[in-house]
Amino acid sequence: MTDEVVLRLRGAGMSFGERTLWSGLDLDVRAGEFVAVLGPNGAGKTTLLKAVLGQQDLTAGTIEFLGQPVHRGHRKIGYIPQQRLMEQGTPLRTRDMISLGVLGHRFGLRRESRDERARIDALVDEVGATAFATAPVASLSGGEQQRARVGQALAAQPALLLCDEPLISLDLRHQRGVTELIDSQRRAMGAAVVFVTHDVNPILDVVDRVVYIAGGRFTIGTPDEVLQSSVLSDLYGTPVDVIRTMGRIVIVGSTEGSSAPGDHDHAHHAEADLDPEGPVR
Ligand SMILES: Nc1ncnc2c1ncn2[C@@H]1O[C@H](COP(=O)(O)OP(=O)(O)OP(=O)(O)O)[C@@H](O)[C@H]1O
Repeated sequence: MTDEVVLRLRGAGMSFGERTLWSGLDLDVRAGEFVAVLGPNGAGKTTLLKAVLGQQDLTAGTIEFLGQPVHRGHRKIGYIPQQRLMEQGTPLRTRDMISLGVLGHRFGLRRESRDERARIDALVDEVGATAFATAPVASLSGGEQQRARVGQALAAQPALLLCDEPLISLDLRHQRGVTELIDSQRRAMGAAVVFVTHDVNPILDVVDRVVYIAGGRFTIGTPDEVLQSSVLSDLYGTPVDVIRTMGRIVIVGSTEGSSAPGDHDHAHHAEADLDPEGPVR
């Protein structure tokens, strides 16, 4: 990590009508820093990424990327969107998807240079897509499509990498692989990473700081500072237990009928003991 501030939020706020997702958010993300954004469904994590991407205007405050106000379509901001499957029939092949990241608007206009070809091949390999490099992306499984998307986002060598639940639908081996890939990108290139996730466990070893958003409020600090029963109970305004077991962190509402954190639709995390916000009651 260096002292260079890649992303700077000052007094940032986002409200929809009466509802405030977050307000008064001050955050500097430095080159090479890995920041996880945690919180229950609907807390405003994706909206935070959209604000940084210039796709959603703040209702208060400012966001700067490399000292300039953010705007849409910045080439040096990489984005791995929340998973959505590509429509069947879309002919784009896996390797093309990654080439798009390397070549940008030059894609299809000229042949790849030798360096570019080597870089694209290396990325195809690194995301474990060699076996399906020439297959249409739309024909791949959800996890395979996700890996192609990660390759595309890394290809542009972004100064800031925004990841929205990039590990969803990946098996454990590929969760680890993608995490290592993102981690090595920030170490080698000094990319700043903002990583939205429901489960901090797969990235615990690489996270520098956590922004935990819940109920219109947030708290920021190292994982050890934030992921504590007292801190999260305070944030949620109701008792929450942070349990550390076998190297994993599990966050649970600790009282019968508690409104947090399992109250927020975590149906996909039915295995409560594997769920950082699972409804163990
Ligand atoms: N443009 C908009 N207009 C009105 N409400 C919006 C808009 N965008 C988002 N919201 C609302 O803001 C809330 C936060 O949405 P967001 O997608 O940021 O949550 P999240 O923390 O990413 O949740 P999840 O974990 O479920 O992905 C949601 O209730 C959503 O309906």
